[in-house]
Amino acid sequence: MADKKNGGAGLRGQVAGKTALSTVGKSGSGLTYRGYDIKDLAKTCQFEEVAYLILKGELPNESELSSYKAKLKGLRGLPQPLKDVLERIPANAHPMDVMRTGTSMLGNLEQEGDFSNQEGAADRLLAVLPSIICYWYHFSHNGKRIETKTDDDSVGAHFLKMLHGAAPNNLHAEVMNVSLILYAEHEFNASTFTARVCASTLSDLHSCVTGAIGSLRGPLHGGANEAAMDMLSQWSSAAEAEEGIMGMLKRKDKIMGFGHAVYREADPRNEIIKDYAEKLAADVGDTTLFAVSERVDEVMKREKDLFPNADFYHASAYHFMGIPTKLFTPIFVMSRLTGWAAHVFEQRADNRIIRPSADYVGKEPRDVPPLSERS
Ligand SMILES: CC(=O)SCCNC(=O)CCNC(=O)[C@H](O)C(C)(C)COP(=O)(O)OP(=O)(O)OC[C@H]1O[C@@H](n2cnc3c(N)ncnc32)[C@H](O)[C@@H]1OP(=O)(O)O
Ligand SMILES: O=C([O-])CC(=O)C(=O)O
Repeated sequence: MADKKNGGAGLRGQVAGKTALSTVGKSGSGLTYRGYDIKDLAKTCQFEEVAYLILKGELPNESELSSYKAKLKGLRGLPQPLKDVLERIPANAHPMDVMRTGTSMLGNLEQEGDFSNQEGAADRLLAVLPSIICYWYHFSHNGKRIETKTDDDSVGAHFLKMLHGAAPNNLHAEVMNVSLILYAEHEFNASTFTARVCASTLSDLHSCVTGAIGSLRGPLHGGANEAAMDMLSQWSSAAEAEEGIMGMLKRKDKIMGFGHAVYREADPRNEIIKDYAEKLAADVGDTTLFAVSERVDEVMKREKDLFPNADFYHASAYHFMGIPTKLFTPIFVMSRLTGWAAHVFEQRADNRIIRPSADYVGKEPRDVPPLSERS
């Protein structure tokens, strides 16, 4: 009989298709994008190079990279009808719902049409998603209509500049760059699988991405970075955090930002973002949040032998850069768009509609009783 980890529930351990995009946990705890180790990509590349690699198949050379960056810069503007829609979404809406609605509205205004337009449609989404969230955020929270056609060099710096109204310092730009690389692609995770199922019906890219955003929103997936921050911010010391976690474990609560469906020993993205969270803590003079996070990490190892996933230290890293907690998961969207779109392209290139079967556990066949005879 299959064990729980690889049993039927959640399709765990079952192969549901092929991909040339990434490997997850192939060598214990590794992650590669098109054969390149995530650690090397995070150390040496700009996010735009990695986006190009994922979407177009190979790393760009210098001139390809500079044209790609120029292209993305030119695609940051929002059409007026999309601004009108964003202006009608209230401040208390969840920013992931704003991303979902923004993507869907863009699909009405700039239809993908023939699949030969797919790369252009993906580049447009990659360029415009940060604009969508920042335009809505400033309008709904401060009544301000911001300019989204900025000239910043990178997607990460563009986002931080629109959010804070000033260019980020070098450390913040570097952290955003690495964070976007770490979140870009991850094989058949729930949101990507959503996108592929949608693509398998030969639907359009905006529908695939809209559905994927909905799947990423949940706290068991991308929403965990936000949920981890909410949890961590209750505690004002490491000792308090330890007591809190012990209580949660006793109540059998899930601890957000820990565990993984595929990795068994560690999430390779964690050590990279943890180092940056520590640097940022020193930079802002934090004496609480990083220590609280580390204690939670220690207690989870000791009590459950569970490790932090990519989301856990992203919470403190983003917080130290002054990013509001509710914008954490939308940043994940800005990056994962690359993986989703590339999986849609892959699905389309070798498609069969995804339609699994179910074990029926309902009633045996029976007659329909007349309405008057039903109790
Ligand atoms: C970028 C990402 O999307 S990474 C994932 C982000 N999500 C989270 O951080 C949410 C918290 N984590 C979880 O809910 C889970 O670990 C998931 C959803 C990521 C993976 O779920 P599964 O594959 O079902 O987990 P897995 O089979 O490894 O669980 C083994 C045991 O550890 C427990 N466990 C797993 N994660 C946690 C956790 N975070 N807190 C407490 N217990 C946990 C499970 O309940 C299970 O216990 P049981 O055998 O007594 O039922
Ligand atoms: O692979 C998964 O199940 C979740 C994950 O880490 C990701 O999507 O980045």
